Amino acid sequence: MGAIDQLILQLFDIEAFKFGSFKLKSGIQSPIYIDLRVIISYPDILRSVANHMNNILQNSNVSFNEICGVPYTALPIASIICVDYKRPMLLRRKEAKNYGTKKIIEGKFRPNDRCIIIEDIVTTGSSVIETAESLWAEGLQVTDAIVLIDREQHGEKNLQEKNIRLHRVLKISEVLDCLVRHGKITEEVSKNVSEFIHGNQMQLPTLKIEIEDKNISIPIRQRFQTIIKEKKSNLCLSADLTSLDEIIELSNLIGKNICMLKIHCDILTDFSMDKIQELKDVSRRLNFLLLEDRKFADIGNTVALQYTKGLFQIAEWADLVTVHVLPGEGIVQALEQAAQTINESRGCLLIAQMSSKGALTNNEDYVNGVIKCAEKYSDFVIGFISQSRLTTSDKYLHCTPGVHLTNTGDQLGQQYVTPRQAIDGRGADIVIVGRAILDSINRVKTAEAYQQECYQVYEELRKI
Ligand SMILES: O=c1ccn([C@@H]2O[C@H](COP(=O)(O)O)[C@@H](O)[C@H]2O)c(=O)[nH]1
Repeated sequence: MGAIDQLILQLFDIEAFKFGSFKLKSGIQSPIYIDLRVIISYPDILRSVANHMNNILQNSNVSFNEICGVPYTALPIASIICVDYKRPMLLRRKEAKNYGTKKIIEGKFRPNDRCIIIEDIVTTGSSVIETAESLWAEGLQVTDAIVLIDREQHGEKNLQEKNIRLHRVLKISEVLDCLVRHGKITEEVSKNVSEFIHGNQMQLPTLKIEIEDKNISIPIRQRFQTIIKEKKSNLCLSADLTSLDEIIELSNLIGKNICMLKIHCDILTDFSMDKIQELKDVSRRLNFLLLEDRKFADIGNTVALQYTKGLFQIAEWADLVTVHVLPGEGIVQALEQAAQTINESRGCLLIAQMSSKGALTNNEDYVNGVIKCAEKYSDFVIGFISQSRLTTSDKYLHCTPGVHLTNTGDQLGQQYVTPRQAIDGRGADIVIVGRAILDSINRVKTAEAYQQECYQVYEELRKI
């Protein structure tokens, strides 16, 4: 008998599979109930389950730093795998603690570590997705989940939509097939369960990332600096396209090369919160920040509404926004306060100098006012949009638009410098590039070339 059949029969013998009529959590009546909690009472079976998952892991060639088990049944399995692989374990609490560290992810890790998820059974995949979202929010990379049983009720597709690959030891159809072959259940019972499974495919509504506790998020400044170093990229793509679908597609291709993606949401013809959530998911998976180049410029009260309400609900998805200090510091105060209602770390870039010809921002008094404002709100202001180095402090990232390797400007006042001139001559940390990449014949190759050029110059000068 094959090892898989043996495992299925062992699980049947310890009554992990029950056939009859069972009311599920959803209220639906099901002809099968799978209760894998029983395996903790059978050490040999627990060991065998972990071995099968180890095999799947080995064959999948997934590399990982940590393993996160989904409470409760998968925790003992994950513990065994951690010991076998000598890798640390993480654990996602069901509830964030409301005392002490208020952590939701327990265990030690570094931002950008790769983590796999271990789960006992997948129906819709929602537990795996919730776990992944908490891990993503901590800056971890999660792309794969290993499960013992897939109930084949759309879980694999739901996970795929979140860019998580499902690796399973057993499919429910294989379990039924084996139990029939070994005379444990009748053909009729198997058919009945199969029909139930096919008739109960459960597509998940697009889930919003919800993080229970603001304190768990890594501060945005730290996340940004980590991304730049780890990805060896100080390139921000300015995706000035009018289709969000196209931006999502492009960011899937170019996301690996950039530290930040900048958009203008008010030029999009197909904006929706579902789509922007999709873009946010790509940014989490490929590890870049999202900058909404909104260039806020009104009184504090209005700006707070523009930031959090309306069609775009910018604060929900943009890690960073751009802000003019023209109306006075109240604008930054208002945005910072509004950001505190969001369960993720947020920040802003103050527009100190512009790249366009004749910009009225570019005078000394104005720029000094901007720097003063940054100092006052330095928890929220993480840098500047600038054309020169404004302060010697490493606290602020200088982000420079108006960069092109071959053009010197456009017909409407935009002025370009090369990446080297931006970084060396003007002290840029982050280079913002738009049409030089967007209008090129091969956007991916061009983005790679800009990434290399920008980071090489940056490394040379700043000795990262
Ligand atoms: O001073 C500024 C501030 C912002 N921008 C924005 O950057 C991009 C540049 O696009 P290119 O295609 O590289 O010219 C664009 O979104 C501007 O709104 C800037 O150019 N200058």
